[in-house]
Amino acid sequence: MQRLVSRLSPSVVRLNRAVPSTSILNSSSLPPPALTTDTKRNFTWMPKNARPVSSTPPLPPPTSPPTSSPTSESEDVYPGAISRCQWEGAGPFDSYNLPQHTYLPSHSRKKRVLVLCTGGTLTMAPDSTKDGGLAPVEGALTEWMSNMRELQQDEMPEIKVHEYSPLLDSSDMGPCNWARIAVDISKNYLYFDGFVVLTGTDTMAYTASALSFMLENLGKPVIFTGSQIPLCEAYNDARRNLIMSLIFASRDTVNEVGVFFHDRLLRANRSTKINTDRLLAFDSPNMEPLANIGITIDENEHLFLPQPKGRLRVHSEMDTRLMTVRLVPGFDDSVIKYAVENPDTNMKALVLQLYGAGNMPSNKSSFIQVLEAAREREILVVATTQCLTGSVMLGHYAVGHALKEAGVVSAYDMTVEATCCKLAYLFGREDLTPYEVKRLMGVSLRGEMTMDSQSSSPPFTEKIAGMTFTQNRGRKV
Ligand SMILES: NC(=O)C[C@H](N)C(=O)O
Repeated sequence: MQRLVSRLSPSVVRLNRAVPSTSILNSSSLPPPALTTDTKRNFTWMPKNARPVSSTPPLPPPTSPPTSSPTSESEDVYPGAISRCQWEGAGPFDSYNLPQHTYLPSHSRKKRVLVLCTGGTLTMAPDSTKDGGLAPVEGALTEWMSNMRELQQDEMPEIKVHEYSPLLDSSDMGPCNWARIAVDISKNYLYFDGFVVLTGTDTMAYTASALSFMLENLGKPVIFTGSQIPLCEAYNDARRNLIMSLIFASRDTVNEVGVFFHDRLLRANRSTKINTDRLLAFDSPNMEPLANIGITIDENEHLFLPQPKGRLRVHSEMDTRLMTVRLVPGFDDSVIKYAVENPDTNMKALVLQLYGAGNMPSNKSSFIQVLEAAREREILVVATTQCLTGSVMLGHYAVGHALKEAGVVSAYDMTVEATCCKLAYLFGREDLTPYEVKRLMGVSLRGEMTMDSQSSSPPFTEKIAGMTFTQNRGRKV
């Protein structure tokens, strides 16, 4: 464990007001969605260790392939997405507005962090037209941040803020917004040392998990945060969540997508929202936090993902034709049968939230028949658990054995959020066959599952007085 003591001392921070210039497009006035070959391409960028470090001016952003990202609203379609993205992209923030010293060697320059703001409580204030309910206030974040003296400390990074328009409650976000964020990070990848994504807490674990899969070979920190109380309130959790996220987004050692909340940095695809009203709103039930914050910052460096060897690749497509079902004892499951057997649903995957270690009632042969029908239709059935902590162990109990027989795949100790986003990402990749998707569900791609949790029966050593002694060989993540 490494102790990092962060001193905060005064200086000046450049804040560029970046409220999007274009107005909100009304999706009903747009032409119907059409798949363009452009949106099917992935983008590659140099990894961090290959970025320019001399005073040589940075190369202008290449015109291809990154510009194969959607350039106008009419092209802004992501297959499998629930709705069309109304957002304008963020940049790229190219050389014309970069200060001269930006590409000096890293020891002689301030870190640069791009803040991508999607909305959420952090940006909200009571809206009198909605009975005082909280709603995002466009442009306010940029204003509030420019008045925060804490951000002007010497050791804080230079910050550029981009607010998407419209700002959203995170319940209104989905795969098209995730794709926009991923593409914007890739477009600005060379110009910033790290990224902070501000988003609402309700679906943050999904967005952050999705981004962890979309950004392959990520070599810089992408830190998600938000708050339970708006930044505009006198007492709030927004201020410190924002400050700490900016600090972690400036760390050279973080090469992954994280969620910073309250006093912990969590791996994004391990995080889940656990509380509606407490400030400790997120947890990472199956993995230690990447860092804990008290009066010092304690980093669990052994858990950090290593610097990637390849170039950043952005996979912005998500195939969302999947369904999650949480079992409830004795409930009618004919609706699942209908969804699986009806060819119109075109379902790709069925995520089951089972009891305990991956169990279902043994007296429900009709349900097993549904799973067999799913297999015939090449629908991948994935087993997760309703428990917050621990791993699925298919076949550990006799009642779960039938699932294994029916070709159900274990999600091991992945969160439901990570399981769904991983499936959508893998099915969104055109280079993978259904067999490869199935195989990769059992492989840790971005540290989303604990490798030791993959043995379907625990590593028993011996039993004494009815107690099982388990050999703990350390957990790989
Ligand atoms: N705390 C929050 O941010 C909740 C809000 N409803 C959102 O997810 O946008």
